[in-house]
Amino acid sequence: MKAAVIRDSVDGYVDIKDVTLRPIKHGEALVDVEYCGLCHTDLHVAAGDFGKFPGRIIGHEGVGIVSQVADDVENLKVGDRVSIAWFFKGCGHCEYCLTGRETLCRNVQNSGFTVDGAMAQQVIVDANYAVKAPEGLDPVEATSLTCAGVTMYKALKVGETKPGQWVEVVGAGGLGNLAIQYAKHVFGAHVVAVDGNEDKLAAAKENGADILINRHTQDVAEEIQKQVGGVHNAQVTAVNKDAFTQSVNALRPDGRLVAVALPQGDMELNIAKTVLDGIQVAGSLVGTRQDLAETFQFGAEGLVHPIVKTRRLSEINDIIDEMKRGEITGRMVIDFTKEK
Ligand SMILES: NC(=O)c1ccc[n+]([C@@H]2O[C@H](COP(=O)([O-])OP(=O)(O)OC[C@H]3O[C@@H](n4cnc5c(N)ncnc54)[C@H](O)[C@@H]3O)[C@@H](O)[C@H]2O)c1
Ligand SMILES: [Zn+2]
Ligand SMILES: [Zn+2]
Repeated sequence: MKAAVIRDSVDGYVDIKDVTLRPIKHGEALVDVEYCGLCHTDLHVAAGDFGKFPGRIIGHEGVGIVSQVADDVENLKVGDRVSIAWFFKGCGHCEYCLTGRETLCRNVQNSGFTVDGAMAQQVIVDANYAVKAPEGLDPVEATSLTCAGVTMYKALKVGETKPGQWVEVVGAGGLGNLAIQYAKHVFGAHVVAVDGNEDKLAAAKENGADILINRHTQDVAEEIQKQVGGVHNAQVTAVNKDAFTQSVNALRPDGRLVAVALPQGDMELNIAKTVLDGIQVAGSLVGTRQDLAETFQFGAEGLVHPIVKTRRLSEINDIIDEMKRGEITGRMVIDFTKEK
């Protein structure tokens, strides 16, 4: 089968290679991938930002059809449509796995990072951890919900978003466009969208953002304080460490900064503002299987529609460059139904 694997030089790009998967073991299933989106995390992984894994198949926004199940698997059958998410599996018995925080498991496995992912014609999944895509959910749209969607749905929960509140979405890319839609259409919040690209801001408006701010022409925090008196929470999806520091200043008292993007380096935090305004800062990492099932259901009900465009596997390094240059509005999704 054809797969996108991290280069031996771990230089931020992938090679398209012919790969043979091992046979499935107990508890596993084989999935014929239909579509897989390219997330900015794949770029971090291919560049070795979190450790070097040459030869690993990338991809964690995968959707496909189960083609084989091990004898002991009862919850999946051939023909089921499932997703392949960043959270591949946890240990199942630690404090985090047992208390609804399974993505923090210290023995977690991650698709397209510590185990082979879904940017390939086929992928092996652990049947207990593969989340089914509901009827009525478009499989191309389901790819984006599998990482970008669930990450932002969960991050909005971490931000304790309530109806009528103001949410700042910093970075209106793959994650940001879904953050706006979940904030507005699921949580009932008002949204300020911030980006430096006018096309992305136009898409943000279509997705439901109430206020648009171009970071290149406006002082973001000052504008937000002036227009709405600060936001209740800021969802930082911009791959830029300065965006974290600046977002603290856009919060109102008792506001929450939710750190989602993964730029290298440290953020600065104004200590006096943090103390005097009772600011909280929290990191948020993807979502649990239950979070993903909820994320999918809102998609199936038509409340959210990710911006997706299908491309060929042979274009993947071009897409990586386009994403690095910040040119992609929404998500580029590799169509594996065309690779057969
Ligand atoms: N925490 C998690 O669980 C999780 C999950 C998925 C992705 N991520 C991370 O989130 C980040 C974003 O991923 P993505 O796929 O949405 O990337 P993306 O490239 O699609 O979007 C990033 C957006 O940020 C904008 N931007 C850049 N600098 C900015 C700034 N200073 N202010 C405002 N906007 C700015 C860009 O124009 C772009 O629209 C990546 O670092 C990725 O690894 C984290
Ligand atoms: Zn991702
Ligand atoms: Zn665990």
